[in-house]
Amino acid sequence: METISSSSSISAPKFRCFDPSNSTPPPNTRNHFFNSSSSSSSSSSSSSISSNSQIKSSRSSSELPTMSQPKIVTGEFGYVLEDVPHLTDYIPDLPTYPNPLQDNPAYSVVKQYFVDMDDTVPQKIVVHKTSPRGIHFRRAGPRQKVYFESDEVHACIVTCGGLCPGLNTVIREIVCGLNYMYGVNRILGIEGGYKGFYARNTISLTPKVVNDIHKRGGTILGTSRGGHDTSKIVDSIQDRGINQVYIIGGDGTQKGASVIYEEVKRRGLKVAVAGIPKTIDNDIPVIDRSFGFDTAVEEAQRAINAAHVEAESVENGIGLVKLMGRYSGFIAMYATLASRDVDCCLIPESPFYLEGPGGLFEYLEKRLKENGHMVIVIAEGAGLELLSQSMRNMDQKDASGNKLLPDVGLWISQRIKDHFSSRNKMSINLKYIDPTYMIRAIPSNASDNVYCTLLAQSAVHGAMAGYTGFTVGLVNGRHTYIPFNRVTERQNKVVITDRMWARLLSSTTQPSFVRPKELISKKQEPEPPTQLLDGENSHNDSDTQKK
Ligand SMILES: Nc1ncnc2c1ncn2[C@@H]1O[C@H](COP(=O)(O)OP(=O)(O)O)[C@@H](O)[C@H]1O
Ligand SMILES: O=P(O)(O)OC[C@H]1O[C@](O)(COP(=O)(O)O)[C@@H](O)[C@@H]1O
Ligand SMILES: [Mg+2]
Repeated sequence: METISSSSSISAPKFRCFDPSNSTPPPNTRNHFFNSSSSSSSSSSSSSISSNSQIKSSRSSSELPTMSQPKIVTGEFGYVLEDVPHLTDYIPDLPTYPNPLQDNPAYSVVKQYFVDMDDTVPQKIVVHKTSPRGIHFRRAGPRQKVYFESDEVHACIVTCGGLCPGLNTVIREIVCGLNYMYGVNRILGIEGGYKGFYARNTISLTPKVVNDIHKRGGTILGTSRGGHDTSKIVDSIQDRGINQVYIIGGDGTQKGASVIYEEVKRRGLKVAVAGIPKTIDNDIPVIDRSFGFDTAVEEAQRAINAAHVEAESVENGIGLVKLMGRYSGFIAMYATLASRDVDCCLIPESPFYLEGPGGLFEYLEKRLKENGHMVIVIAEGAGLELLSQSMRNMDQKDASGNKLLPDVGLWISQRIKDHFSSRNKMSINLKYIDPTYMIRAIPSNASDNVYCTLLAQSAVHGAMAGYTGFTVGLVNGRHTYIPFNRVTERQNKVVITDRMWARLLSSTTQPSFVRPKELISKKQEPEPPTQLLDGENSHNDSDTQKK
């Protein structure tokens, strides 16, 4: 491959991205931002906003907002910035203030306090020399100007959805970040998830209150599913005079945050809405990984080790471990790859079958004959299509609309036992371990703790700089601000045609469960294109769209 010389056709971009918290817009930037809410309502609200009084506008839920158009900025050589909204998009002439960080003694050693206004992060970093520059996200970090004075800020934090290691660390670091970096003193914890805005108590959060919480699992604020009434939530934000909302939660929560942002904007409120993505399943797209995932994979090792010890201690021992992962088998895949003791990993993305050549039972028999014991890891959402054939009432949902899954671990244990006992095939000794909630309820490990800190600080810097309607996230190792629509439009999934899944298959030696018929028709397909430009692990299958 040729090296790119200075005379190559790829050259440095000749445009600048408009960053409202750092400068005025450059003349040659094409900004395709369409504000769907009427400009008249925006401008009518701006005068009262700049005098720092929040407008009590219409609260009828029948007037709930329509979603804004994405804010896209294009540049040379196919450069695209998927930008995040800013308060000035709908409240012009907001006053700005110097960032108090520059007077912070801890930061005096830093050469460059602020993120360069042009800094953006590419979504895809493996490119050919002729590739377009592609999609970018705004780099997270402190800005020169902020849109809130320290004593003006009244922030709140809420945690929603299932538990995940690191929730308390994120809460702690938002509180400490706001207080230590920006001198903010008024921070409310909303208890019990979204419905806590209108149905539960709040607690006042200070660095002292949160000092030790990162050492505990769970969330000190409590959490819930369901109960997202956008109007009531925004009423509560307005009534309490809250102007920064930090929302920690998974895919469902980020959808909720997105509609809260739209309603806040429709009412013309100077309220920054920031999301921090939480999911132990790692099912949020675009970002490198979600916080708590690393901890979950590490903790899963203990269960897999136990299953291995149990299995190898008896004749024809089978250790079966169920791990979380409703629609995405990342925990199971990484825990398997890390362990090396696992003989078979079953995930939702890779359908399998039990009977016949190439099926699971045939493999189990072979493995037990070869080795005398084996370990199986199964993700909770694996084999759903098989389960639904043998179980009725698979349509139950939780309060948030997520499918309630039957226990696949129990089901498959029974099927394996039945198989080996039929016609006295082989006497086996199966031990089923379900560590799912134990893995979810622990505090985050060291690496997740650092990650949580950076996510929390990114969110704080973004809100202080006036950005809103964004989720923070690590993209190719850099912290970024990502528009809500990008993290809610699809789910992150294991791509079983990627090399990672092949690595797993070669480490476990399990069959791919592709039936011979399918193999033949696959072989006849033309060579697939390089994955260079489509390497996202995201799917948008209609059957995985739950709401
Ligand atoms: N499409 C949606 N619109 C608005 N709120 C939603 C949506 N989906 C989920 N929520 C709310 O987000 C919260 C958490 O959602 P849930 O799916 O339980 O967990 P997670 O955020 O971890 O995926 C719940 O309070 C739920 O009501
Ligand atoms: O029993 P609960 O709390 O409803 O949680 C079960 C679900 O929570 C998860 O751990 C995470 O899901 P969310 O990210 O949607 O909260 C899933 O893997 C699991 O199916
Ligand atoms: Mg979810």
